[in-house]
Amino acid sequence: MTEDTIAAVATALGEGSIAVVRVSGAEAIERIAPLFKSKTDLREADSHTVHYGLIRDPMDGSVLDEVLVTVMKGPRSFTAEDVVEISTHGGIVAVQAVLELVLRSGVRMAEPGEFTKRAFLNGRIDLAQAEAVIDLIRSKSSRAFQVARKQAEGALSKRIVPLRRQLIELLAHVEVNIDYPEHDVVEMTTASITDTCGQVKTIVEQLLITAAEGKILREGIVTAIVGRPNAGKSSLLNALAQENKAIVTDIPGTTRDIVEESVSLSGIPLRLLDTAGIRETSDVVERIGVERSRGALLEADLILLVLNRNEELHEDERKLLEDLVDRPVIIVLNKSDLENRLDLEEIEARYPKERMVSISAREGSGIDQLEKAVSRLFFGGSIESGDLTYVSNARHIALLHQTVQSLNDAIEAADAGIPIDLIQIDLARAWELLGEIVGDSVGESLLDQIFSQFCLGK
Ligand SMILES: Nc1nc2c(c(=O)[nH]1)N(C=O)[C@@H](CNc1ccc(C(=O)N[C@@H](CCC(=O)O)C(=O)O)cc1)CN2
Ligand SMILES: Nc1nc2c(ncn2[C@@H]2O[C@H](COP(=O)(O)OP(=O)(O)OP(=O)(O)O)[C@@H](O)[C@H]2O)c(=O)[nH]1
Ligand SMILES: [Mg+2]
Repeated sequence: MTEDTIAAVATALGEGSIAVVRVSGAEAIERIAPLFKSKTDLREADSHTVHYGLIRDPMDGSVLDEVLVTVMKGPRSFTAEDVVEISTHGGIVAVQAVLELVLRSGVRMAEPGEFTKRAFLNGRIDLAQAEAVIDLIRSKSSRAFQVARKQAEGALSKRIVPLRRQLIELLAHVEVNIDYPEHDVVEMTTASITDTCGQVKTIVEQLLITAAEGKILREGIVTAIVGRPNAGKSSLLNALAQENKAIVTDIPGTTRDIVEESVSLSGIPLRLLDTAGIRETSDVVERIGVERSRGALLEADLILLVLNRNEELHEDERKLLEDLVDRPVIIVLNKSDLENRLDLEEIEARYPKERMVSISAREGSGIDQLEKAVSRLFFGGSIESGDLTYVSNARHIALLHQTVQSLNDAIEAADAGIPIDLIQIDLARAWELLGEIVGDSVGESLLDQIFSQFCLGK
């Protein structure tokens, strides 16, 4: 147990109806009790009870606020330590005054993420669960929230722990064989190395398959809207965002800088980038805009290539269709409310029909078809179904890739007849790498780095 007692404002700073000062640590109750004037003495309160009263400065007797105080006793609390929460009036004045008084009573200001870090250090949750708490707060769609909730409950850890157990059992076996080498037993051990490593690898690889979707759910699909000037890119952004975010005019070259907007398309979060229309231009500003469009194209997970159905295919568009053929592109045939002058044959020769969608950005028609095309491309069309265990954290993904590498090294070494005491190193490494996901064998500096990403008071 960490010995000192910490405090921070747990709610968002700003105008609100209630704000909360959270205090955690062995001295939480005894430090707050003298500040709280109430019918019950906090020192005698039962765990998980709420008490009405006043926060009063014991130095001069002045009343800071009328509050509700909650007591939760460790180890059955969020941090697994004694926790006292003071609910003050909203806004920043009352809560800051109460926090200052608490800090003057021998309680230390918490660092960002320190409450969750204590929950981890005190063994209530593991590191993957603690990291999921950040994801919960940051999630941008209900689906991302559900995935983070599942991980906060320990879904990923449940997959990792049995794999580590398998590896440690194998390691124990290898250890015995190193100490008591008998030829046929060593041979059997080599066979079980390939066997177990193969099994563990299969599961790790299955987890890695979920990584692409997991990343999307967490961060959103980076979606570049590209096309010729006046094709209707900004109109499409506005239609998807359901607000007039980007400027739309009939002047080609209206959009110059990239306009960004996050939207949720049937549960899939998209980070839309509206870009300058791509064309040859002598205008200096527009040219920089076109460069940025090309940059956005490179980093995009999804490209919406907007074509004007009302015009024949332009040379610049033909070039784009050619360049983008191996990328995740959806061809958006816009202005379907106008006369159709675009010959689709040339496009259909390169792109399958399910990658083409007719819309009218101005009238808002065809957007549902576009949604379907996106979910087909990214989730095989079934984002709502399936299990919610995704590996979405970059740190976890990197560790799983390294684990596969170590397992491959072990398998190759075993196949090549390399002595088992050397293979043991790869096995131990795989075991350690998986351990880093759940927070076994992680250093102080990594923990600091992870928890410093949290908000203050979490
Ligand atoms: N006021 C308040 N609301 C909050 C939080 C909080 O810390 N304070 N939370 C902060 O994120 C979330 C809830 N998370 C929590 C997680 C565990 C425990 C807890 O006391 N766990 C005990 C079980 C207690 C029991 O079973 O009665 C335990 O695990 O031992 C409390 C809150 C969301 N809402
Ligand atoms: N009839 C019709 N007009 C549209 C449609 N979508 C866009 N427009 C019109 O086309 C013109 C250009 O639209 P924008 O959305 O500004 O086009 P853009 O691709 O962003 O153009 P740049 O920013 O110049 O590259 C505007 O006058 C829009 O009102 C549509 O579906 N139907
Ligand atoms: Mg535009």
